[in-house]
Formats: sequence, C-alpha cells, structure tokens
Amino acid sequence: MAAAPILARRIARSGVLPLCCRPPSWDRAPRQPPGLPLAPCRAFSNNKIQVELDESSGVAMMKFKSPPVNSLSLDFLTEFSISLEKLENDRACRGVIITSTIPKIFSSGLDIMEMCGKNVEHYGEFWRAVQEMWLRLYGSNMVTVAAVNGSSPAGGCLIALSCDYRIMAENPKFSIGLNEAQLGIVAPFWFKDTFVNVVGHRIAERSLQLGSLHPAPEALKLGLVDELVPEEKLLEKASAVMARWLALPDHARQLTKSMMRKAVLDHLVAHREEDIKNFINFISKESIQKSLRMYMEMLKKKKS
Ligand SMILES: CCCCC/C=C\C/C=C\CCC/C=C/C(=O)SCCNC(=O)CCNC(=O)[C@H](O)C(C)(C)COP(=O)(O)OP(=O)(O)OC[C@H]1O[C@@H](n2cnc3c(N)ncnc32)[C@H](O)[C@@H]1OP(=O)(O)O
Repeated sequence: MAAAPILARRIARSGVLPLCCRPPSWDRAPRQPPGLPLAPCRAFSNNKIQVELDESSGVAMMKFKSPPVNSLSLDFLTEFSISLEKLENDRACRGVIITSTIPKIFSSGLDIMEMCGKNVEHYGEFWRAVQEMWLRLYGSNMVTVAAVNGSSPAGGCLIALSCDYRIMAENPKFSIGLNEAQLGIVAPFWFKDTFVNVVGHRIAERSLQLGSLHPAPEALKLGLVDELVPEEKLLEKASAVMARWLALPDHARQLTKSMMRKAVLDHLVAHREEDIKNFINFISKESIQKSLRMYMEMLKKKKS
C-alpha cells in the first residue's frame, strides 16, 4: 500500500502522450484464423480494478471493484491510468469495456474526501491524477465502451462520457450527470467540453448549471447515453457493440477519433499546470470546503 502514493507521483509526473501525440498502433490484433484453439484470457487485477483481456477477440473487460461506491480516490485513479496504459501498449488489445462489480453503482465520482481538509500538495497530486486518467481514456486509441450498470454522478459520468459508446441499464433508479453544481463546486472546462461533445451546447449548459442527475430514460432522450438495455443484457450488448466497432480498420477509426477529440485534448495538455493551480485555489477556499463538508454530512444523514 505504501507504494501507491509513490506510484501515483511517478505516473502523474511522467506526463501523458494522449492520442493526438502518439503514433497510432494500427490493426493491433491480427484476427485469429478459424479452427485454431481459443487464445487464452489474460487477467491482471489490482486492488480496485479487475482487468481481463480475451486475446481471441482483442477485447478487455475492465471492472471497477472498490466498495462501497467506486469513488475515484488517488489510488483508484492511479490504478485506472496504469491499467489503461498496460492495455494501450498491448498489441493484443483493441478495445475495452468498462463496467462495475458493485451492485447499483458504476462510480460515485471523485472521492470527496480527497478534496476535503488536505494540503495544497495533495490537491495538486490528486488533480494531476484526475487529468491523467481523462487524458488516457479520452485519448485512447482503443475502442472504449461504457457498460453503465448503476448510478454515475460527476467523475463517474466523465468516465462514461470519455468512452466511444455508452450503454446503460434501463433502471430509472440509476442516474447519470455532471452534478458538481449541487455540491457547490464547478465542473472544469475539460469536463464541460467532453459533455458538450456528447450532448451539444444547450443541453450541457442547462444540465451543468442545474447540476442535474438524469435518470436512465431521460439520459437516453438527451443523448447522454446511446442505449438502454435490461441490466442482465448489458455486457452481452456491450460485446456486440464492441464487435461492430472493431469490424472497421483500426487506423481509419483511430484517425477519425483523434480528429474529433484533438482540440479538447490539446486544450488541457496546453493548460495543464494552470488547471492544477486553478483547482488548488478553488478547492482550498474555506467556502468551498464548507460546501463539501455539508454535502458529505447530507449523504450520511440520508442513510440514517
Ligand atoms: C471559474 C473557476 C473555475 C475553477 C474550477 C477549477 C477546478 C474545478 C474544481 C473542482 C472540480 C471538482 C470536480 C468534482 C467531480 C466529482 O466527481 S465530485 C463527486 C460527486 N459525487 C457525488 O455527488 C455522489 C455522491 N454520492 C451519492 O450520491 C451516493 O453515495 C451514491 C453514489 C448514489 C450511492 O448511494 P448509496 O448506495 O445509498 O450509498 P451511500 O450514499 O450510503 O454511500 C456509501 C458511502 O460512500 C460515501 N460516498 C459516496 N460517494 C462518495 C464520494 N464521491 N466520495 C467519497 N465518499 C463517498 C458515503 O458518504 C458513504 O460513506 P459512509 O458509509 O457513510 O462512511
């Protein structure tokens, strides 16, 4: 466990080469000729994320398993970035499906405790890890499909928004959205840009100002998710969608993805340090700390 902060610092300081700056790895996994025995499944599991790569299809299944709510702590974010990096560098992997092992929760977003009562150095390290995760996921050369099998507020929604395709369980009790305004905080420009790129400016403006969490059927209407399916069919559907996307030549799809996302990625890459300073200044304000504490109390009261 003591290695985690060191690892976090290492990965955070190493800098990321997002999609737009990396040479595309074209046609990564050759299709296995029919008749050969199935290629083995390779798995690696850290504390909070479990990954299984099926070499015959080139598809990895990434499952969040950090109870109680898959909150995005510094350790979680570090594991997430490392897992993405491993898959990105693995020529056998062409796509990743992201889902959760926790019933009813995809991810509860950034871990609020990482933003409460800590020192400036910690805030900087944490925010760099949030940036790193997004740069890797939004800039990934792989096909990324989010199988959203539970609620997905704020940072959880950002993960889904950063994928190429979103399928959500059709349970109206599950909601998704960038609800930062409800916590008295502000979604940074790159959360906003990712949201706008998915749902368009007007819907994003209204939803962000109100800090809305949209129940699954509403999320579908807004285009925030691409389809709803019964929960038990979610992974089957995600695999079918993945197969359709992987049927295209990798290089054409990757260059198209890069063209669509480059401006937004470049914006953060060019302003990374300034963005970290803004976060530190913002989150260190006593009024913001008070809002976050009140929000956490409200969450605890809701339980009792
Ligand atoms: C112009 C100037 C601009 C400058 C801007 C610069 C920078 C930007 C600044 C800040 C940006 C920050 C961006 C933040 C993004 C985020 O992601 S914030 C997190 C938002 N998340 C939420 O609001 C979710 C809150 N949680 C819930 O709604 C529910 O917990 C749930 C996920 C729906 C699950 O509900 P349920 O199953 O009923 O579980 P509980 O509510 O009982 O929760 C269990 C325990 O987990 C704790 N917890 C829940 N969420 C979080 C979280 N995100 N972080 C930490 N802990 C969390 C909860 O308190 C319970 O704990 P206990 O068991 O009571 O100890």
